[in-house]
Amino acid sequence: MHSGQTTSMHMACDPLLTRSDSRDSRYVGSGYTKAVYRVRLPGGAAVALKAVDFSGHDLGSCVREFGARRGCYRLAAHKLLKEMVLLERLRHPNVLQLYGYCYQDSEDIPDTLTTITELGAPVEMIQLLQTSWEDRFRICLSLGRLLHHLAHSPLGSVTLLDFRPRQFVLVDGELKVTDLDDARVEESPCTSSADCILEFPARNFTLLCSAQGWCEGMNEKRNLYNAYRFFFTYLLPHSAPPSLRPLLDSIVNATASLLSSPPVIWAQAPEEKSGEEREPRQSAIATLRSAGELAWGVDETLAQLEKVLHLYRSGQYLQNSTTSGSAEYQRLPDSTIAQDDYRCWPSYHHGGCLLSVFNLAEAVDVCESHAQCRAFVVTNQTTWTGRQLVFFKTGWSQVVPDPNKTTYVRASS
Ligand SMILES: Nc1ncnc2c1ncn2[C@@H]1O[C@H](COP(=O)(O)OP(=O)(O)OP(=O)(O)O)[C@@H](O)[C@H]1O
Repeated sequence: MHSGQTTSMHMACDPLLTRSDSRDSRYVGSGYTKAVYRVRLPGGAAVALKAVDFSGHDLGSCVREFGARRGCYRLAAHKLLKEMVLLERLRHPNVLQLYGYCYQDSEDIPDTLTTITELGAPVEMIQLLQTSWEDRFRICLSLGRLLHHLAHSPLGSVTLLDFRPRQFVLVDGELKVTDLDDARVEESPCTSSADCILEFPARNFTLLCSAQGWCEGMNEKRNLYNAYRFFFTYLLPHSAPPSLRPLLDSIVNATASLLSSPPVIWAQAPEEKSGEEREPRQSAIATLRSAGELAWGVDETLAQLEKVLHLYRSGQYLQNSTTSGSAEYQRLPDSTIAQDDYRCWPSYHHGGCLLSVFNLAEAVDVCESHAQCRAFVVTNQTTWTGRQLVFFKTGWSQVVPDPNKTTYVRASS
């Protein structure tokens, strides 16, 4: 790949890489300023190419106003350049990885910039609402880790002024920030706390003005409240393991407000979502008006999210909740059940009921809690936390050999 690392000066783009009409180039998305293409490299790996969108809003409105195409390009490219520098300086598992950049002449403009990054998938809130709690928790944990990194970055505390789901992408289930052109490092200057008001559509917060004349923790708290209103409130509590609910509720409450009726907010979320970027609906906003304070900072929020991960991963959340023993299951090693599928929610498989469990006892508990369940098949596949994926079945009419699976059939009722 003819690309530069951000430390080098000036590399020409490989035409095979950046030709938008090339067979392997596909438009992925665009915003006001930039357009993103997916390109498959000769070795098979896919990357994202980001450049100023020549038919985009930013360039178009500037050219209409000033008629200076090259100058307007430079203005827009400044955002891409800023983003590239921040991607490089803020390197972290939850910041999209920058692979390089290159320049090429485009239309009548010389040396237009293209950045080359990891490829992600847009954050689709409707889809996320339909996935397992485990996967939704992963996104919230990713976000917690990202905000912790931004609050303690080498550049100082970084805030994302434009914080909406579309500024993030998913890479193998991890949330990563991609749009950094609206990131800001400086805290707001102040003479009194009256200058330190964090304004949101649903509520405002007043922060302290430090002796040095900066609003204390404003960048961090802005990120945190946005994380709460766009992600945590929708993704964290719903269908979580019951024993983790109090801890999850305390995270949601402390990062922003007390939700008096989370299921109502949940029910409203799908309609919300086609515009993830839109503000929550008015009725949800009304509920949020009773908000508490931003009690926790990013450090405490992340510590609590990591605690949830520990309780979940270690199986401690299962304590006192097992009912196994009420039914006997016969073990059939190296076998699977060919049919007898039923649907459940939220399944990892569309046609059947595929769920993750911590251990055999939890698989038995799940089967006992589903009226249709008469058997289950433990696979050798695991989720990101290391839990095993298990197919739950209505019966065992056709048991077939499979060296990677173990079947359990209900022997008593
Ligand atoms: N690496 C990537 N992989 C996949 N999709 C991406 C990637 N980077 C960005 N996108 C998609 O492309 C869209 C536009 O990118 P980006 O947000 O950087 O442009 P923008 O012009 O700054 O947008 P905005 O107007 O929201 O500020 C994003 O909403 C995102 O869905």
